[in-house]
Amino acid sequence: MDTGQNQHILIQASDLTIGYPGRVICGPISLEIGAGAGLGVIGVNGSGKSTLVQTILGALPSLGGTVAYKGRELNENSLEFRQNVAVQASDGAFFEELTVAEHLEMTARGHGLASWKSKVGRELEFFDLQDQAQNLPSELSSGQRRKLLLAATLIRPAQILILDEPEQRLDVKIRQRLYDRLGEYRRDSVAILAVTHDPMMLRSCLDEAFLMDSDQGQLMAAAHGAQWLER
Ligand SMILES: Nc1ncnc2c1ncn2[C@@H]1O[C@H](COP(=O)(O)OP(=O)(O)OP(=O)(O)O)[C@@H](O)[C@H]1O
Repeated sequence: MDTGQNQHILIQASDLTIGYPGRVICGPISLEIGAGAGLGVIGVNGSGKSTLVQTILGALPSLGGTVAYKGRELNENSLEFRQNVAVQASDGAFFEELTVAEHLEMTARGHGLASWKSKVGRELEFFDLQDQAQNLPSELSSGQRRKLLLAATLIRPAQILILDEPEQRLDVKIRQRLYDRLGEYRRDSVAILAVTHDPMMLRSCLDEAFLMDSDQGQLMAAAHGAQWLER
């Protein structure tokens, strides 16, 4: 899908070198994410997809280059960044004593959503978690835990969604429902940056893929990225 790429730039990575102390993974990488853009990050295991996203988010220090958010050096602790950039939490990022519904309530209220009760209900319904609403994370299946992480990411307002293999452990039906919803987000000018191994995601709701197969990576149409994943 294509919602137009001449958009207002939200995130701009310039000549970014990513890696860990004493170990360069790749770079220099340059890419932009505009309002309503849908960019998938693809590549083989260990190619640096998560490292790239974590570096863009400021969770890992870059080994070179810069990342700007709305034209200024990205500060992951700034209020504007935290209010507008929704990052899917990593597996295990749960409060073991809070129920499914309480996790969603906490996120919704933390972001000041006025009608948080109905929004919690909507996420429970969307992710088919109504019967687990009063369960603790330890009582969920791995797919249900993944749904809770995604529900907690989507319940809050955002200009950019950052997702790391959202397809993991989801059945095909919920994956397609999720991708349809992400397509709607993009039509509302919300940008999506997603690490994925799922060609269906690229075809359903993204328009470009960044392939991590060389130092600088390669930007390509989502359909080509999907073909690369299916090769
Ligand atoms: N904390 C770390 N310190 C040093 N090297 C690391 C660290 N974390 C990851 N790496 C290395 O960085 C490289 C890229 O890892 P990364 O997790 O970004 O890959 P990925 O493309 O997301 O992989 P996957 O598809 O398996 O999730 C790998 O070779 C990995 O071994």
